[in-house]
Amino acid sequence: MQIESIRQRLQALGALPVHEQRVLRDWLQRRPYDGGRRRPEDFLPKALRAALPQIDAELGGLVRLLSSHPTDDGSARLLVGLADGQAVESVLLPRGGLCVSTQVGCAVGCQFCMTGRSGLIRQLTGGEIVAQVALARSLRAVKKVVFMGMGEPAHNLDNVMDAIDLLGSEGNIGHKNLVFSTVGDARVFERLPQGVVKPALALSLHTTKPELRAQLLPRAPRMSPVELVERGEAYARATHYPVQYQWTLLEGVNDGDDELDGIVALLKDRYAVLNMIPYNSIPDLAFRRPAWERCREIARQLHRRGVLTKLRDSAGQEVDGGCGQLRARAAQPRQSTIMLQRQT
Ligand SMILES: C[S@@+](CC[C@H](N)C(=O)[O-])C[C@H]1O[C@@H](n2cnc3c(N)ncnc32)[C@H](O)[C@@H]1O
Ligand code: SF4
Repeated sequence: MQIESIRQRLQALGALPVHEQRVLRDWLQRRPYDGGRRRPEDFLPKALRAALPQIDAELGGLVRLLSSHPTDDGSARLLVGLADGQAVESVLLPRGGLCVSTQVGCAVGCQFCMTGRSGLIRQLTGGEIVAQVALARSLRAVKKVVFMGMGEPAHNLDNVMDAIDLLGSEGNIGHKNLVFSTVGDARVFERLPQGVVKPALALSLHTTKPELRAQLLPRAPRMSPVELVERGEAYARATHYPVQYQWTLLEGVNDGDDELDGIVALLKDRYAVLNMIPYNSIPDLAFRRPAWERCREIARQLHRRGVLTKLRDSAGQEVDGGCGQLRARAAQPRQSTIMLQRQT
């Protein structure tokens, strides 16, 4: 269900903007419809009141929890079922964060990403994107939402922008606590600055070499790393919030000293943070994560050379860590008994 369709349904039942706000807030902030200072009978139009149980059931049916896989670091991977039988992943992150999916599958086909292997299966609706937040809030508080789960947000831009608008208003999430993660796309740089809610931006860079990037991210728009950083910098300056550059560390591919020199040339003195994320292994793929000591050395060197660098282990990686693996396993019933096996 699109967010606009939800609004139209409420309007058809006599809802004014203030009533719409109330219903959407109650849904996204997990408040009971009959709670709050103003009782529904004193406030909402009669037709809307009568339809509330049905609307509640429809919104509640957009997504459902299929399984939850907590890890030692305080995060949990959630396998989330959609009404048509498809499934996506959300991740509860430490400190009130939530990672949500925007597509089932992805067309970009990054060579190291499980989600990219299936191609695009379908777009998530705006309703399904925000419903992941409502579902997560039934489990614990959510103060930050990162669009870093399955899918490329730039390829589902209208629905993701609708979701961002709703989460940044009725969802009560600070604008800078909404993080739009993308491989980079001209449409993103045009649309994001126009939104009422301007999210923080994460750009998945992975290498400073245009030819290597074209190999690793075969169907990403052909924007060079230099152009990506120029456009990212302009957005960061306009929003007064640093861009996060994402770098999946692959041994022998993008962890060499030549890349470190390239990073310094590209990112030194930029309004940016570089997140280095060691690769999560995926069965059948030949990539390897560098030794942890090498990862630390990379982060230390970059820091010393003037690039604000954070070394991160992606949350929930103990359980079918690479995003999309949980879903892939669930789609293979014969293997489901090893769903909780730890990765090496
Ligand atoms: C799954 S993508 C979703 C958002 C968007 N499509 C993007 O690429 O930025 C989020 C991040 O996960 C990273 N990622 C994907 N597969 C990974 C893996 N096997 N190990 C570590 N990071 C991975 C990507 O590089 C990207 O920075
Ligand atoms: S890393 Fe992002 S863009 Fe690349 S295939 Fe995975 S989800 Fe798609």
